[in-house]
Formats: sequence, C-alpha cells, structure tokens
Amino acid sequence: MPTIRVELFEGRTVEQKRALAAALTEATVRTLGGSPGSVDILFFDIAKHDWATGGTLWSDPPPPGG
Ligand SMILES: O=C(O)/C=C/C=C(\O)C(=O)O
Repeated sequence: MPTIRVELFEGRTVEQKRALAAALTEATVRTLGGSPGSVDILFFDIAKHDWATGGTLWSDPPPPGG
C-alpha cells in the first residue's frame, strides 16, 4: 500500500489538502497500478519556526546575501 507523507507549511485549507490528496492518489494509481483505496496520504503541517533551510528558520528574515 503506497503511503505518501506531505510535509508542508501550515496554513493550507482543507479544500487544498482534499484536492492534493485526490491528485496524488490519481497519479499513484496511474503510475503504479492498484486501487485508490490502497493509497494513503498523510499531511504534516509544519510551522515556519519549526523548519530551517540553509541554517535559517523560515520564520526569520533571510541572512544578508543569502
Ligand atoms: O523548502 C523549501 O524550499 C520550501 C518549502 C515549502 C513548503 O514546504 C510549503 O510551501 O509548504
């Protein structure tokens, strides 16, 4: 059973997640076969202060030149 974890910034609506879940499920079945009921989509909402890229939290201003 394919299980897809989606880690994204918090703030997306239920409608957006519903649409993404449908699109990911459709793409998974088309690519791998199987049935939609075999695909699980897990959403993890991450606050910008809990996510860093290049050593900088997304909640902080970007460093000079960075
Ligand atoms: O890591 C990045 O460069 C951007 C991440 C963006 C998200 O996770 C988001 O828009 O939810």
